[in-house]
Amino acid sequence: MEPAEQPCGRILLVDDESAILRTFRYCLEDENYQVSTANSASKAEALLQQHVFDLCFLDLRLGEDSGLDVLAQMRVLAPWMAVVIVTAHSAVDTAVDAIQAGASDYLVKPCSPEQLRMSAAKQLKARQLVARIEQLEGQVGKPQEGLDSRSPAMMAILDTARQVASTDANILILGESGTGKGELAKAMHKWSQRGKKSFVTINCPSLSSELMESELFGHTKGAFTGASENTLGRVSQADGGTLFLDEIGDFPLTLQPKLLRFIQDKEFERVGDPVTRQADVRILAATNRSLKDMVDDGRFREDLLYRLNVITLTLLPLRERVEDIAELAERFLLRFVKAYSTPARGFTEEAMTALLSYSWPGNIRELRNVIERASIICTDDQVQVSHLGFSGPALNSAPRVGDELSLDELERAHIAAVLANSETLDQAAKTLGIDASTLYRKRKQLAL
Ligand SMILES: Nc1ncnc2c1ncn2[C@@H]1O[C@H](COP(=O)(O)OP(=O)(O)OP(=O)(O)O)[C@@H](O)[C@H]1O
Repeated sequence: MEPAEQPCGRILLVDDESAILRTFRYCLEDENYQVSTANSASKAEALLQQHVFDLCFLDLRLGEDSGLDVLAQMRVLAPWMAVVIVTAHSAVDTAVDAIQAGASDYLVKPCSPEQLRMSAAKQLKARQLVARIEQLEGQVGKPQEGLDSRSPAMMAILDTARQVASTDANILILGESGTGKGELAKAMHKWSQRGKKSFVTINCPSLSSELMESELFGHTKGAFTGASENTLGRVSQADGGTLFLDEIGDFPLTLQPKLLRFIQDKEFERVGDPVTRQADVRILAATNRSLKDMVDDGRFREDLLYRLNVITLTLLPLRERVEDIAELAERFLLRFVKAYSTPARGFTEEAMTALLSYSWPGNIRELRNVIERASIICTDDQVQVSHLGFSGPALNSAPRVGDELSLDELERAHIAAVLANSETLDQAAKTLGIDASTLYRKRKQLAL
């Protein structure tokens, strides 16, 4: 049996005439929208406190209450929600005032079911476009290639990932930096039944405990200095979809009980607001650290770890899936020569051997960076070894502490690996514990 089609928008109807509420509701539910109704301003307010809506149809004449006041209240309680005013022909002037006060559009009563459906579709489409733009902005520089592999071990991991994607189990994705944990999380969201809903990422290391709480759960205007308006929070944005907690090892210890409660009970409060809310969110988390060790050191809660890793998927480092290097390199080359309009079309045999024999401490991210650079500097149709930016012993195997190496060689290899793993020079300098100008000088000195 085909699964029932998921509703693609949550709509609030506010009108004091119950016959209108009923007709509008039937009409919109036929289109698979999730509809709630309120016949007074106070009921609408209560619903807005409890749920997240994408769109509201608001009658401006609401018994005692002024529709414009209700609209103003809605802008405060749910600034993300589109509001379409429903008005009598004689009151179109007030509808125009309402648009100036933040409503998105108006419908003149009596309106046909078709007009209502078209209006809902138009508003929700606009919201989807905004969400899509935000999603794409978050993905700038990220590839969209599918996930596949020729390595049997990696194929088995991807098979399990596909299988468990359709369950609602929380998944912990482990793997060295740059192995594609974020890419796998996105793919698992797409493979799941939530695939058409939002995929929301929260990057744990970038936020303090206070900011993380408001980023996750939202806050009300005035909840803290600088909170200039109500915000929805990532958990509500991900309602019905997936929340990806990247670098969960850096999730603030003090906030872990609140995350645990949300995972267990699906309940949370916005900062500055005692109302308990609910959101239906599937959690994926990733880390390159050992959470088990962190639990032993008291830096991560054991109960949270158990909740997060209902299923654990561990991605292989690139050096353990050498079968994939050639195809990934070719895909990256194709993408970057297109983007930079440069002539390279393939690799010389020597260059391909070099790619295959390198140990890739920065994994797929490093490979991507190396090929991007090569695609820019190669003025021929074949990428040569010299374009790869490798030199000397780094080609063979990654040096390890304790190997027969000079300090200079070890330093060079370490800096090269950190650079390959970092998005920016500043980030690399921070990891290395030196300032960016020193790193810049060392790169030149070491010909990196
Ligand atoms: N299968 C793949 N095909 C193409 N590009 C990929 C693939 N896997 C990863 N990448 C690219 O490699 C880079 C690193 O991937 P991603 O951020 O998912 O890794 P990660 O393991 O989450 O890294 P970190 O632990 O540092 O956050 C990104 O640019 C990503 O787009």
